[in-house]
This record gives sequence, C-alpha cells and structure tokens, in this order.
Amino acid sequence: MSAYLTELFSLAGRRALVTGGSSGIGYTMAEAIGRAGAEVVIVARRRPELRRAADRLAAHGVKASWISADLGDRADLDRVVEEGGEIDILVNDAANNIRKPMAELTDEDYEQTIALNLTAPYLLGQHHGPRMAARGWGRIINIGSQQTNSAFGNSGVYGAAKAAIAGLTRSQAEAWSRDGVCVNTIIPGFVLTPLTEPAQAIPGRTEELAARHMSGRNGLPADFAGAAVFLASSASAFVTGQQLFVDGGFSVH
Ligand SMILES: NC(=O)c1ccc[n+]([C@@H]2O[C@H](COP(=O)([O-])OP(=O)(O)OC[C@H]3O[C@@H](n4cnc5c(N)ncnc54)[C@H](O)[C@@H]3O)[C@@H](O)[C@H]2O)c1
Ligand SMILES: O=C(O)[C@H](O)[C@@H](O)[C@H](O)[C@H](O)CO
Repeated sequence: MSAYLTELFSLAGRRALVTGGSSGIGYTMAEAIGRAGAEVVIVARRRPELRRAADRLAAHGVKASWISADLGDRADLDRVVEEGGEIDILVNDAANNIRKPMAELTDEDYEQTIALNLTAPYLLGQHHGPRMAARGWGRIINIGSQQTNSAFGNSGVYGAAKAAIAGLTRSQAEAWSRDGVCVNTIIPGFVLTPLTEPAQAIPGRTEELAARHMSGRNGLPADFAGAAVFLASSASAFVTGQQLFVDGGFSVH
C-alpha cells in the first residue's frame, strides 16, 4: 500500500468487535477490517463456526479471537462487554429475521427480534460509544436493510428493528461525532448468505430479486469489504449519521 493509502485506510493499532462475525457479511467485514490492520474479536453463538472463522482470519494474518454468546440474552451481552475489552471499531452485524405474515407474529417473535437486532446494538453502543468518545476516536457501523426504508413481505418485526437502526445511528452520531466517533448504517441489497436461505429456497425468488438490482445480480458477502474498511478508517472522518447503500442500486431502481 502506498503511504497515502495507508494514511487513509490503515487500521493498524485499532481493535474491532464484530457481532455476527462468524458468517456471511459479518465474516467478510471482520476479515476486511483485520486485513487492513486491526485486531478483531468476533461474536456469535456457535463455537465450531466461530473457531472456523477465527482460523480463516488467522490464515489471512489477522490477530483474531472470539466470544460465544447469544446477543439476544442480557447476561450473555454483559459478558461480551466484559470479555470484549476496549474497542475502537464496533460492527453491529448479528441479526435474525423471523419470516411470518404480520398478523402471525407472536409476542415472543417480537421480543426475540428486538432483543437481538436492536437492543444488542443499542447496549453495545451505550457501553463503547462514550469510551470511544473519551479517547477521541471511534467508529460504529450498524447494519440496516432495505427494510430500514421500505416494506418487504413477511419481515414485519425485522423491518421495525431495521428501521429503528437508522434512528439509533443518527442518535449515536449526534451524541459522539464531536469527539471523533463516526456512526453509520450500511444498507445491503439482497445478499446470498445463510440468513436469506429461506428466501433463496422459493422458486424464482432469487432471480426476481437479482433483477431488482441495477447491477443485475444479488449481493455477495465480498461486496461489503470495501465499505467496511472505509467506514472503519480515517478516510470516513467526516461521514457520520449516514446510510451507506451497498445494494447494487436496489433502493433506487
Ligand atoms: N443477507 C441479506 O440479504 C441482508 C440484507 C440486508 C441486511 N442484512 C443484514 O446483514 C447482517 C448479516 O446478515 P447475513 O446475511 O450475513 O446473515 P448470516 O446469517 O450469515 O449472519 C448472521 C450472523 O449473526 C449471528 N447471530 C444470529 N443470531 C445470533 C444471536 N442470537 N447471538 C449472536 N449472534 C447471532 C450468526 O451466527 C451469524 O454470524 C444482518 O444484520 C442482516 O440483517 C442482510
Ligand atoms: O432476511 C432477509 O431476507 C433479508 O434481510 C431481506 O430482508 C433482504 O435481503 C433485505 O431486506 C435487503 O436489504
């Protein structure tokens, strides 16, 4: 890397925590942030997947560790805060989508989804945001969805949480940007990951969604590497409170 690019994008000396970093978009962002120089802590539930992801990161020369936790569980979340240590870059990626017609969603579906998709990003931000601000530098990357701004079938409570993520991002940015903490939301298109396997299993749906992207294809985890490094780095020092659409033009088609 030229000295110029290093100054803009290097994450050497930074420490990142990536929730959902064991698979899909989260893994790619963890790898990209790690390969740009940061030490990375990934958080998800399943140990075998976490181990495999940490091994892959290590194979890329990334200093990586993992914490197994259910981020929808408050005691586990507190443990992530405790074991995670000081963090310069927080990526709130972990999420789940309970796909049911709106009227069939139960109270439990609502509570589980809000706990994982909204409360966990909020509480991790409440812990790390002020600490980043006190140190004068930080980055929080929250992951939204097309549902942040528009309706999608059978995703009622997921959509509600993802819309709230944009509001959370703005509030966090308003609170901490003056102290060097940039907070932004990434908005993916339809991305081929384990999360969307139920949608991919519907005949014709993958092709239909591909056609709704201006790029003519669905997203892949690799499409998120550049955005993650940009938003985690000093290159984005004057970008805060925003939604960055990494969606092949889906939202404007
Ligand atoms: N794939 C898409 O089309 C798409 C579109 C828009 C937004 N997103 C968002 O991107 C992010 C990543 O999704 P993905 O598509 O890569 O899916 P994925 O299923 O590959 O990744 C989700 C990650 O979250 C973790 N996770 C799930 N439940 C958890 C829990 N209770 N506690 C801890 N970790 C948990 C999983 O282990 C996994 O690492 C999510 O925020 C998702 O809402 C995805
Ligand atoms: O779980 C899912 O099926 C995804 O998150 C979808 O809802 C879409 O891919 C997303 O909304 C596009 O951004």
